Amino acid sequence: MAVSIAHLGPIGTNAEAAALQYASWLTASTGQESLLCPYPSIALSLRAVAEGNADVAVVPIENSTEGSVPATLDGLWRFGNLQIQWALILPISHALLSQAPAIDAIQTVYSHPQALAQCQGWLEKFLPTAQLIPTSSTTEALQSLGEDATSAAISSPRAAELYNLPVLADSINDHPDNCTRFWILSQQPSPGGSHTSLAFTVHDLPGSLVKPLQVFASRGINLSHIESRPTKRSLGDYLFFVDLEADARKPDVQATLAELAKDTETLKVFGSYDILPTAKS
Ligand SMILES: O=C(O)C(=O)C[C@]1(C(=O)O)C=C[C@@H](O)C=C1
Repeated sequence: MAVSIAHLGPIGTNAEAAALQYASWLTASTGQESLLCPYPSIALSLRAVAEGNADVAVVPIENSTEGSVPATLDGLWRFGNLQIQWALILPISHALLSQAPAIDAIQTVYSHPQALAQCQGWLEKFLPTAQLIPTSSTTEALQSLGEDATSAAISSPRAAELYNLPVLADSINDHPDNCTRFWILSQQPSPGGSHTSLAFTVHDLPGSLVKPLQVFASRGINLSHIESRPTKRSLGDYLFFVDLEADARKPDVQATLAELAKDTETLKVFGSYDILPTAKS
């Protein structure tokens, strides 16, 4: 049976591009066919897998310009039963799609908040008075862009082809090396690999964050990322997401995680995984 892959829709999103890369890798390496399933939000793609309605979710976790994607971090913590199978890094190129005759005719620009932020400098320079309207994905507004000659959307060149829309300006992202890291998640145990991701809360006491960090330092485990998110229990109460350059299948890493469990209030380990080789790498 085909593997169902949940991703942020509608068709043409960057998340769908990442899901397509994963699907072709899956077919090439295991012979498995897949079925792409677009969802209206990142949270709903995660929920689909957490509740068993899809096999796998492909979700953005971090962008090189804008940093972490909060919906992914929050969903991962909330559902608690999702494990990371792979990471996948995609270059992200944004274009301005519109039926407008020229850029100066545009009064409104639609896109996902992450994409608007990744093009902030370009928008300030070329469309300083345009109204910026956040949408649930880079392709949500494309269907209704139609013949409107005063609106535009920031989306990918691939989406321009899929929706048959003209590209008024391309490569409008402020940083040419703009890229996004995606995670491929499922309810299956993670396969193991060179990266481990986890999150924890600590008791509200002085120095309570030092102890967990000391556990990694004393065992020589390198942290590649740390991020805090509100627990949503009360103001000023945080949980901490940490990426380690280590494989939790190794006994010394297992011992570190056991020690960490003692120095934290709640600890969730999302698994160990490698970076999926993509078409260009
Ligand atoms: O809207 C899309 O196309 C998405 O896939 C979402 C998303 C994100 O949330 O980070 C993915 C990659 C880009 O960084 C911009 C938007």
